[in-house]
Amino acid sequence: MNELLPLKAVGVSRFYEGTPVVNDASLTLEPGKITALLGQSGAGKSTLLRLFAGLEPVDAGEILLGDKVLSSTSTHVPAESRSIGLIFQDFALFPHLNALDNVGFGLKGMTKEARRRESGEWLERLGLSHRAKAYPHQLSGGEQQRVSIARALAAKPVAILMDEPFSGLDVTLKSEVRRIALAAVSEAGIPALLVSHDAAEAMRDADRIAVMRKGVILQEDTPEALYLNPTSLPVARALGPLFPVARADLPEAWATKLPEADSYCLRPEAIRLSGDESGVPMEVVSAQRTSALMELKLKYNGHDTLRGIGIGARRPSPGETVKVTLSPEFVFCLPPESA
Ligand SMILES: Nc1ncnc2c1ncn2[C@@H]1O[C@H](COP(=O)(O)OP(=O)(O)OP(=O)(O)O)[C@@H](O)[C@H]1O
Repeated sequence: MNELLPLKAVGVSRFYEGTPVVNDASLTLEPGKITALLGQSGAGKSTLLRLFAGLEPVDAGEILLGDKVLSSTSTHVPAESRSIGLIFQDFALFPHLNALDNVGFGLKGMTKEARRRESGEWLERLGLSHRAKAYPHQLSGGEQQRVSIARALAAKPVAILMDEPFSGLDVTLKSEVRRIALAAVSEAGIPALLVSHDAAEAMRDADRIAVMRKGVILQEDTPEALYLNPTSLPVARALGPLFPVARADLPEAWATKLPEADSYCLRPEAIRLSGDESGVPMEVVSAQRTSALMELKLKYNGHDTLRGIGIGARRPSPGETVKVTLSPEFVFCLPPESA
């Protein structure tokens, strides 16, 4: 068993044609934790993953496993010598090998029988014992991805890096495949990176989230801490919807509960339909049901800038007056976004 060590990026940069695609990024992937790298398309997520993997050299900074330098401007341990498992969206299984032999492919120095037994155990862990004899083209996308995760983990990697591993899967299968696959990754106790552009998935799947934008890691923390305490507007936006409101457009009773500022950003759940007669009366502009929740557009003092949510069987009608309450913990006072 390999010693469990953190995989670290320390001040790494990567330039393409003089432009930094990863810019002075530092991120520690702790053993036993799944760290999601969250950001929009082009943020530099895959490039940072490739720097961790050694698929590309760094132009500045270092990649370390524990204290061992894997990449620097003067050192480059090749990808194939890093013992890092890589999982991409496209499964990349060997088409001529069945599921069992795909998993066994990376198991060296074992008898054939031991290799089969070990591969079989990994397939079982991923809930795929019954598909051991199937070839990749006979497996569903979710099954193929579980085989590729079993294959990566069976090789006892020092870390595993996953680039949007579930994004190609059917939505109905996705949550079950994710649950099984990520449980196996967590159980392996190694550092794990999960590249994602989907905040809800990152919050559900990861122990920690690093938000990346324009090559820079803006903030890294637990999903809960990032959602409730973002330090910048892009981070707050990356984690969930927000809408801006001027202090002047808020009821005085609410404004006095908030820190002094000209304007705020609110999560929709900051304003909620009250279950009783308490709260501030506001006019409903629109109420849209989205499964369990209703998304409300509200008018106060002639301005219809407010958004809110409601839970309940009855959907209020446009023009109706409802009572709403404010939860200040979902109101942020953040510096304006820099370009
Ligand atoms: N080999 C390359 N040569 C030049 N530019 C590149 C190269 N690879 C990536 N880029 C550019 O670097 C930027 C970051 O790309 P990267 O794939 O890391 O982003 P990403 O956050 O993973 O995006 P996505 O979610 O779309 O995969 C993009 O603008 C991309 O066009």
